[in-house]
Amino acid sequence: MPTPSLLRIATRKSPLAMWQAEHIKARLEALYPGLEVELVTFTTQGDKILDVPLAKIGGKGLFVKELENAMLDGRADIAVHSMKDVPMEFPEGLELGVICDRENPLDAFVSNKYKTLAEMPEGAVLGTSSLRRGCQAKERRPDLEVKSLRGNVQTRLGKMDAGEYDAIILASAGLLRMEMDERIAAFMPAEESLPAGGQGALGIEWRSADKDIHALLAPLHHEVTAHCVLAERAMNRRLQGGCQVPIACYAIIDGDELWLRGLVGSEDGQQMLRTELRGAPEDAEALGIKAAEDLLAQGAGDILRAVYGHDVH
Ligand SMILES: NCc1[nH]cc(CCC(=O)O)c1CC(=O)O
Repeated sequence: MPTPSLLRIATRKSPLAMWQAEHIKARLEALYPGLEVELVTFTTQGDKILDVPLAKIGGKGLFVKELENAMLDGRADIAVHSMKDVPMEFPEGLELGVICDRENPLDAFVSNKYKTLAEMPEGAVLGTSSLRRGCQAKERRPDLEVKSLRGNVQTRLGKMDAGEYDAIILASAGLLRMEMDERIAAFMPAEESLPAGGQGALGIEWRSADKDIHALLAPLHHEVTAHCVLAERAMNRRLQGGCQVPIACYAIIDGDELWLRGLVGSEDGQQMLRTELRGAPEDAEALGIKAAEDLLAQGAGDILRAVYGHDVH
């Protein structure tokens, strides 16, 4: 295989992003002993704007644009993304076709005081800026105060430790990757907090013209994860959602079937629409679109219009 001798990974500077880039660097160096892999770091808009809930900033791909520009300008060769944060559409000249084996995709309940959401006393403060996590928590516990929480994982944990929140919800994957397992009071079952599309999976983006780089990355691709994430993203795309919307979707392979669950909820948790379906993993994309159509038929368009400020076509 024609192997480039140097590969530059564009990455954000947050500890989790750095861990993910280092992880891919280590895997590539283990596969190709002659290859040198370098990290090129960036601070993105999403890292800079910390005082506004993400849903209100509105721009999709807040965490990826700088990285994509660096690849297009030739300052870097690939970018490693949490699939949850990757927009549906890629700029001309870039593609994302390698999806790696998934870490635990579930949300984590994190607290120094309580073991589960159910244990929290009336009126306790739950931290999350995710409309998806917030609406599902409020559905079960309308009495809780859900308070906005931004910043990288360490910042969020620090705010909870300082007493600003009684509990917070984070992705298990981030905590597990950074060896902060002891922070996880409980993995939240999918029935309690259906994850975001792509949560726990890493994807790699590169310049479409760089066929050598695609060949180099191909061994990191994990087909089962790719089918699941494809179904989830197809549902999100049909609903025009990213991870900053009250939309959850989660697929697993159950036996030889792909089992996709989807949810759209109103911010206050009063109106929760759910769907689930099963089918062949090869039909992942069609299953995702079907799930979205089911939710739209139940009235998801009205909920999403209130969040987006425009219709879902
Ligand atoms: N939105 C930020 C973000 N993007 C990816 C992860 C976690 C790792 C992953 O899902 O792969 C997180 C942190 C969180 O939601 O707690």
